[in-house]
Amino acid sequence: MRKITIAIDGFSSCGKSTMAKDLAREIGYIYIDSGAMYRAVTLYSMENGIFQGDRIDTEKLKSLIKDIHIFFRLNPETGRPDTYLNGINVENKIRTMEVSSRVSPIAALDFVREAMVAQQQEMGKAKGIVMDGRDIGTTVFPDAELKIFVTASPEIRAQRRYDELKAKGEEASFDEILENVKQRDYIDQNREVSPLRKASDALLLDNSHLTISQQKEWLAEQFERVIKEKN
Ligand SMILES: Nc1ncnc2c1ncn2[C@@H]1O[C@H](COP(=O)(O)OP(=O)(O)OP(=O)(O)O)[C@@H](O)[C@H]1O
Ligand SMILES: Nc1ccn([C@@H]2O[C@H](COP(=O)(O)O)[C@@H](O)[C@H]2O)c(=O)n1
Repeated sequence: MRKITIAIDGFSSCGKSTMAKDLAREIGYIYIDSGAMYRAVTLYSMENGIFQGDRIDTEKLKSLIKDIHIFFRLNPETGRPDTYLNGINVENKIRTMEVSSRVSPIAALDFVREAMVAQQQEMGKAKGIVMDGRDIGTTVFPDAELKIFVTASPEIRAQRRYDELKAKGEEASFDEILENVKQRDYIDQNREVSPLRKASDALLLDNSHLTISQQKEWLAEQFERVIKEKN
C-alpha cells in the first residue's frame, strides 16, 4: 500500500502530539515532533550564552547553527521518541517552563526555520511520516495528503498542561501556563516567516470537548478515508 504524509498543525498544547504519536504507532509510520527541534535549539541557546536576559545574540546563533545536531530515538520504556541534542538525550530538559517561555522568539528566526525545515523535509522524503507542528501543512509538506489543524480554547489547553504537570508531581501554576500558551500563540501567529495558519486544504478539529479516545478515533477515520482514495 502506498504510504502518505500526514501533517498535524495547531495551537500550543492542544493535543497534536498525543494524536500524532498514537496514529503513527498504529499505522507503522515515523512520528516527528517538530516542536521538539525548536525546543532543542532553544536549550542549546540557553546553554551556550546566546541569551543575554531576554535578548538573543542572533549573530552568534547563526554562526553556531551548523553545530546543532538533533535526532530522535525510540525510548523502549515509553514507546515514544526521545529528542537528542548533539548526542545527549534532552527529552526532559526541553519540556521545562523555562524552555517554553523562550522557544517562540527562537523559532521566529528565519535562519533557524530554514535549518529545521530542511531537516524535516529530509526526514519525510520517503513518506510514511506523521509530523506535528505549526507550519507542517503550509511550509514543510505543502503536498501532504492528509492535513489537520487542531484547536481548543486557551483555558482548556492550559488546564490540560497543568493536569499533566501535576500528575508528574511537578510544580505548576495554572496562570503561568495560560499566559505562556497565549504568548506563544501570539508570537507563532504573528511572526514573519511561516506564521501559524491553517492550510486552506487542512481539516479543522476543535477538540475542546473531545476525549483523547474520541479524537484518536476521528483521526483514524480520516486516515482510512484518505488512504482508500489514494490506493
Ligand atoms: N482531547 C483531550 N482531552 C484531554 N486532554 C488531552 C486531549 N488531548 C490531549 N490531551 C492532553 O493535553 C496535554 C497536551 O497534549 P499534547 O502534548 O499532545 O499537545 P501538543 O499540541 O502536542 O502540545 P505542544 O504544542 O506544546 O507540543 C497532554 O497532557 C495530553 O495528554
Ligand atoms: N513546526 C513548528 C513547531 C514548533 N514551533 C515553535 O516551537 C514552539 C514549541 O513547540 P511545541 O509544539 O513543543 O509547543 C512553538 O510554540 C513554536 O514557537 C514552530 O515554530 N514551528
